[in-house]
Amino acid sequence: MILDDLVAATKRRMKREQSTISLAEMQAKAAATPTKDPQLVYDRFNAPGIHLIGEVKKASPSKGLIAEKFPYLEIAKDYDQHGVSAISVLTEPDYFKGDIHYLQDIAAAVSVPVLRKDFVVDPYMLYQAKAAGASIVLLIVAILSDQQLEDYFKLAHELGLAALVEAHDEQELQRALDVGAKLIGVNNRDLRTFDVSLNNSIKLRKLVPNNIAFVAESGIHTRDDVKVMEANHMNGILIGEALMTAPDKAKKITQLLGV
Ligand SMILES: O=P(O)(O)OC[C@@H](O)[C@@H](O)c1c[nH]c2ccccc12
Repeated sequence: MILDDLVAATKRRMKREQSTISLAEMQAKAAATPTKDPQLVYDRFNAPGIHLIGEVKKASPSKGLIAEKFPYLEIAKDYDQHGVSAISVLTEPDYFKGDIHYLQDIAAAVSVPVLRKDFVVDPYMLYQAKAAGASIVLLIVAILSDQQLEDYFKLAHELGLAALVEAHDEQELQRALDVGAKLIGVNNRDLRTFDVSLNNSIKLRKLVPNNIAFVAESGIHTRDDVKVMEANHMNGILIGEALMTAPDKAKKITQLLGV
């Protein structure tokens, strides 16, 4: 199963990375980076309207290579200047061709909060995220035990990082709610089968109180898709492929948001 492979690869990567920069060193780097207030991120998504998270993603296991040319910093600046509320940056190298340095460069250059999109299975990754200038980390319920979810959620907040807690089904959603998530993402793509259905986030939105911000993730391509998301009370939408493959990103954002 792809998720198991991703988790295994991430654990190996963390072993490698910690042999270059130790946990203690990474903690020191994180401590030397200004601490933000995660509540600002939560407030941003609770403000009226639908908030777009634009994703910077070169490749994915479901689509293969998405962007042959990958001027990641230009793409992020383009997003920043044309109305996104946050920018998601893939930092997973083996399957998504991501890099933590992309995030570091982008966070230094844009005004909106930046999300570390990776398969967090080690607290080291949270210190790394903070040290790189991230404001938000993704926590995927499916790959964490209850204890890990609780620990990483707490640690994220201690570091000034907001957590986007990702669920895919009702059971995972309950675990996200139980940990106290304030920003919940529901992936329309099943990471086990790659099947995409916008109905997944629509169905699960109904189970989450309106004061908890809810982001529909994946498979959103058109203005009509966005209208459906708006009608179903999403606070946010996370869009990767449709933006990455659009030659004119500013125009695509404008079209998607209908502004
Ligand atoms: O490119 P799309 O279909 O617009 O999807 C973006 C984003 O939702 C997707 O990249 C994603 C959602 N959750 C994830 C978890 C890990 C890796 C990737 C993802």
